[in-house]
Amino acid sequence: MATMTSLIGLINKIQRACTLLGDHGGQGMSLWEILPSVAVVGGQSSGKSSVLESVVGRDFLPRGSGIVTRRPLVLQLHKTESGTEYAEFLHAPKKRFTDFVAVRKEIADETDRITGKTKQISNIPIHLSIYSPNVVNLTLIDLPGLTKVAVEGQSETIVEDIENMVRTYVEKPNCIILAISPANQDIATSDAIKLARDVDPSGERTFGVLTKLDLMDKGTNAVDVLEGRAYRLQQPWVGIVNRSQADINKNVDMILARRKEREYFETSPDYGHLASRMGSEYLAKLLSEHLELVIRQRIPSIIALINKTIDELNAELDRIGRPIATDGGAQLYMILELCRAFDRVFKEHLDGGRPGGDRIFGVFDNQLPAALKKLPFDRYLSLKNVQKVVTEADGYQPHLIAPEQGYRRLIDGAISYFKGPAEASVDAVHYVLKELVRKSIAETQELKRFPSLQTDIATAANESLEKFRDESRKTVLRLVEMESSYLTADFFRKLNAEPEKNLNPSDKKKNAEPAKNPNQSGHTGDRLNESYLRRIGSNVNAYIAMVCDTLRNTIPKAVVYCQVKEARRSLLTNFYAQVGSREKERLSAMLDEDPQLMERRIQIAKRLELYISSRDDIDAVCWK
Ligand SMILES: Nc1nc2c(ncn2[C@@H]2O[C@H](COP(=O)(O)OP(=O)(O)OP(=O)(O)O)[C@@H](O)[C@H]2O)c(=O)[nH]1
Repeated sequence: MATMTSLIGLINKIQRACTLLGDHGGQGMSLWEILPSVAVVGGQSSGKSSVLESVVGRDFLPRGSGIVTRRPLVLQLHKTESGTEYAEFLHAPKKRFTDFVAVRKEIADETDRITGKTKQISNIPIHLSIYSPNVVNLTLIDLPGLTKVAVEGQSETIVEDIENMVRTYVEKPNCIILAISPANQDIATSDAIKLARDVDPSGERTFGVLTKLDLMDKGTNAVDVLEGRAYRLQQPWVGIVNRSQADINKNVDMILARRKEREYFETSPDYGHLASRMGSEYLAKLLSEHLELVIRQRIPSIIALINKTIDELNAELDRIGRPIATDGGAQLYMILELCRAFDRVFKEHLDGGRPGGDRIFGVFDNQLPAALKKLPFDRYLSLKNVQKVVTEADGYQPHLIAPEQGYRRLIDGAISYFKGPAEASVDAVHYVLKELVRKSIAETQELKRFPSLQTDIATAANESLEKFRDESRKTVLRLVEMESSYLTADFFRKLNAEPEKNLNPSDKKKNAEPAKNPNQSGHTGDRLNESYLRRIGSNVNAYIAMVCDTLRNTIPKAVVYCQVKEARRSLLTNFYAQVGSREKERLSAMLDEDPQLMERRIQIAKRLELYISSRDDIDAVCWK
């Protein structure tokens, strides 16, 4: 018996937890749906409230005309050894009601709180626990009475709405139906029996209760019904005699009413032989025992559902991420871990494994050579410009042997053209890296839930990339300037040794006439002759081509060294240093999540907690 008692207590506990989580059926296969329960159904004035109060041994249900019960009332009865009776509502857990008049008022008020005063109905249950030495352990759900017509002020659909709500309860295969019918009415027309027959045709989970036996016409009795001949159910019928309206008006108390009911059956000529199986006290015991039995049978399937749900919830938590730690150290650790996860993805992009790094090679292999090829050296080294630069370089005194200053100016001028493609390579690689940062953030699974941290990492990484870009730009410009600062003398020595080598055939023909050493002064009268200028232009051009080859090779080296290697090595180094010195509040802010996701996680965590503790409770009870 001890186990039995704890079984109902266990289900009560799980039911209360379900309501706290907002689980009261209608959402598919929930825990609530699978828990065994006893639902009280009956037509209006069939005596539902009277039966419930009689089972409890207390007046506590709201009375009045029309539809009084407008929300399901989950009534959990807990037998105590001794002491005063009291009631507690789940919606007001701190308050103990010892005055049952106040309980009645609270049920009415709480009904109105959800439904308004509009007499609407709601399927959100009110949970009431009653602790008393005069009850048996039992959970009953009181449902609105089935009606046939809507009264003044109620919506047209109320009749249908009530039936639908009652149906959602009694349809569950784990619901025990307490079908209340008045004896002074033909059983075939009973609303309760009609509904029960619909959802439980074999009658295996329906308990028939016949009220108002004392109000039957003289000379008639309900023995046919009570002995199961009029309407066959697999569970026994129970006859009840509640207080009449007159008794209620006279404030006949429940204990006295129970005694009178017992006397009625014991002394009744019609029902005397059934007396031990009649009355509200017997009904309470019968239901309690049956409920225990059903719970015991259902435990394996409840555990199976709980286990399945725990697995599903865990899988979902894994998907959306586990809850975040609250202490600063753990948060810092988490932030650094997330940064590292990002860094790993970023490196995969650079090193291969993920696409994108190859675009950097593309800059060096296509963009840079193409830009170098487009440099306007043809125009710069045109005869006219060569003449202009050389003449300007000579100043008031024309050069005597070779135009040394002119060469230097021409070469300097040409080299400065390389700055453009050098800087463009730096920028192109910068944009590739920036894009890789963006992609890597989007692809870092672990970061998905932290939009604030994503922004922080993007900002920090881009700041670093800017810095690398500045450094890289300085370096490549320096490479170009270095080419100007010291020319390769060897190149010109070789040129002097092989004077004709760099001339193209057409130049040779034109130059055939003067036949002097073309590197020597080409003054004819007061102007430089054409072949002499052409010669200078072509020499400079050859030198520039050599510089161009060098830079085509060295610019990529500088860019990779300053930007790519640096990004790979220390993209977030500054960020780590900043984060390390941040206050706890700022760390929490960095781990701000999408609020919807957070809400969802809280919901899952609560549900998980309920399911795990329910499983523990069931285990504890079953092993006792
Ligand atoms: N004499 C007698 N009167 C009863 C019996 N059962 C209920 N009544 C009376 O019938 C009336 C309706 O009873 P309730 O218990 O309020 O019936 P209900 O089904 O809860 O009614 P609603 O909540 O209005 O749907 C009350 O006046 C009760 O006193 C009974 O067994 N004998």
